[in-house]
Formats: sequence, C-alpha cells, structure tokens
Amino acid sequence: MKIIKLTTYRVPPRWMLLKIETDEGVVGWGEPVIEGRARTVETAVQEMEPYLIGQDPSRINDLWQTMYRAGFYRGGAILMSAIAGIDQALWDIKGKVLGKPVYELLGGLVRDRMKMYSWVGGDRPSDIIEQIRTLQKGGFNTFKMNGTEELGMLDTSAKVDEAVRRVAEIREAFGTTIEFGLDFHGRVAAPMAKTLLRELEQFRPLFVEEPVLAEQAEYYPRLAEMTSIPLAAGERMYSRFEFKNVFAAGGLSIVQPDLSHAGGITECLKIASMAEAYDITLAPHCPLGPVALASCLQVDFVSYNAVLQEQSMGIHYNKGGELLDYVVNKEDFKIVDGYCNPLPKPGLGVVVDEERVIEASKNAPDWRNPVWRHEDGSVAEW
Ligand SMILES: O=C(O)[C@H](O)[C@@H](O)[C@@H](O)[C@H](O)CO
Ligand SMILES: [Mg+2]
Repeated sequence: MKIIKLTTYRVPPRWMLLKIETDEGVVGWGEPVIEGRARTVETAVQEMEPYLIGQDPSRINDLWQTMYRAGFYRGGAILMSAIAGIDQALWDIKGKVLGKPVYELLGGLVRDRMKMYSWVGGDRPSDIIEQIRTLQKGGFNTFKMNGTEELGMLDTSAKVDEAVRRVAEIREAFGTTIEFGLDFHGRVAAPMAKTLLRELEQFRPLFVEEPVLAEQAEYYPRLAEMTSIPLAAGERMYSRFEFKNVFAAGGLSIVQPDLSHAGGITECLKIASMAEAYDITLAPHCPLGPVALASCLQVDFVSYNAVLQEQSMGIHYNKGGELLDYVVNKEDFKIVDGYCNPLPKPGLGVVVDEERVIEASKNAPDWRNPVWRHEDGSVAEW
C-alpha cells in the first residue's frame, strides 16, 4: 500500500481536517491545526508531503521520525501540529486495514469508560452556575472554566477577590457534588500565581491549569510546594523532549498534551508513559474537533494514568460549527453519566462526513483569538 494524496480542509468553527488517501482506497483522517494558525499548519502539512507520497502508510514510526528529524529544525507548535494530524491519519489507516480500533493495536483497553469534562463560562467567566446546572442534566459532573479575566503581572486585591468569589459561589451552589478545574490560561504571571493559589486553596478546585505560562515552567515545582491544588499543564508543550524537563523538575500533577499539537498518537503515547513513571496523571487537551477527540480517546483507553478528557461540545469557541457536525457515527461519542465508551469502529473510530466537510470548507473562517489589552494599553494574555 502507498500514500498517494494529502488533502486539507479548513472548516468552521476553527479546525482543519486532513484526508490521506492510499493506492488501495483506504483513507485516513487527521486533525492538524493550531487554533488561529490553521493556514500556517496547512502549509507545514504540504511541506511534509515529500516525506510521505509513495511511502507505505503502515510504517508510522519511520514516517514519524522522518517528519520530525529529516527537516533539521524540529519541534514547536506548527511543525508538531502538522506531524500530529498526519500521524493520526496514519493510525486511522492502519486500524482500517487491520479492521481494529487503534486501542486494540496498542495492547487493548485499560478501562471500560473514560471520564469527560465540559467547559463553562466562556472567555470572561460568567453565568457559570446556570451553565453547570444545564450540563449536570446532561450527566456531566466535572467542569472547567477560566480562573480570571485579563490579569496584570501585578494586579489588585479586587481582581483576586473577583476570582475567589466566583469559585466560592460554585462551591456554595454545588458543594462537592461537582468538581471543577480552573484554567489560568497563561493569563496569570508568577507574581500573582502564588496569591491566587493561596486564596483559592480553601475551595479545593480539582486542578489549576497553566498556573503560569508554559515558558515559565520552572515555577511549577515552586508553586506546587506552596499549594495542595494539583497543577496541570501541557497544551503549549509539543514533544516528549519538552515534557521530560518539566517531569524531572517536578510540580505537575496533571499533564495535558494536545493530540493535535504534540505529534499525534505516536508522541502522546510516549508522553503519557513518561508521565506515568513520575506518577503524573494524563488529561489530554482537546478544545478541538472530532478527529482530535477520537485520537485522545484512543490514547486514554490504553493509558493507565489517564484521568480526565476534555471535549469541546458547547465550548465558547464553537461558533459556526459543533463537535459532531462532521461526524456520521455521532452515537459513538455519546457521553453518559459524564463518561464516554471506547470508540468501536476500526481506526480512530470516527466516520467523517466527507461531503459535509467539503461543503463547509468552501467558506472556512480565518478564526483568530481576540487581542486583549490592559487598562494601560499593553497587550494582555488572552
Ligand atoms: O484548556 C483549553 O481548552 C485551552 O486553554 C483553550 O482554551 C485554548 O487552547 C484555546 O483553544 C486556544 O485557542
Ligand atoms: Mg487550557
């Protein structure tokens, strides 16, 4: 079997899907994308084609290493997202050829169902109580929200109080009948992280995500020393070579590699097992589309330390397109009592509605995240 064609489709709300075709008619789908940089990743995928066209798609490990090493420069969000989507599609092909879901090719199920969580509150967290109540009716009991709005490197007690009040209200309304993670989203600089963690500790959030920006990872062990709140990070780290330094330094309780940013299934499996060696749990980042989520679930179902899975149904980014819009086998993604079952179909387990994808790609938006400014006019972390 040989790879004969790669086709990318940028589709609403902000995703990109990749179709890899073979000379024997087996097709694999992937989701290579960096939110807000879809066109850049699209070009990176096209630049990977010389390593792939005419090659045997079953040799995923060699193709992965070639894409990673042969271009001399390596790593980073764009190249690792391009490799990620291609890797996902190659695993999809392999599973379809062998008639097995990917998790069967990776040693079989380590669990019967996977715990999912849902976003609430939007970019500037609001209406959280109502949104949790609605999602509880759908069976969710684990949630995530932004911990703050814009926050200066050094900001006021009033801003800290606002963040704490929001969390206090959640615990007041739901007690411990629900759990929730707080995503600091990189908005919190080191000077403010300690204060916020200390003030929030009494409400025992399930985790605090990106407590400081990924480029400040050396703060993770220091922050972990001063709080019992589990610290989470990983969506802005792109290979096991980045994660190794963070694991060795300590401080992380939860690692969140993104299956569409960190080299795909091949790389994230390695990251997951490295994390397990450090007693770090796995909660793959996935605010993206169905092929990304299916790839996450394939890794979750073979990783002992997988504890939580993000999915984007109802997320505030999904304007103009929803998680399952391009999926034929929607019922396989059903979330019952907050859990998802293993995807039974061969490959990644997602049957892509290609016609819908092609139609939607005709007017794909160039999604960009908003550019926020502080009161003094300086740019704010979004
Ligand atoms: O935890 C999450 O889902 C992420 O922080 C998410 O909000 C961002 O990755 C966003 O997709 C960037 O455009
Ligand atoms: Mg996040």
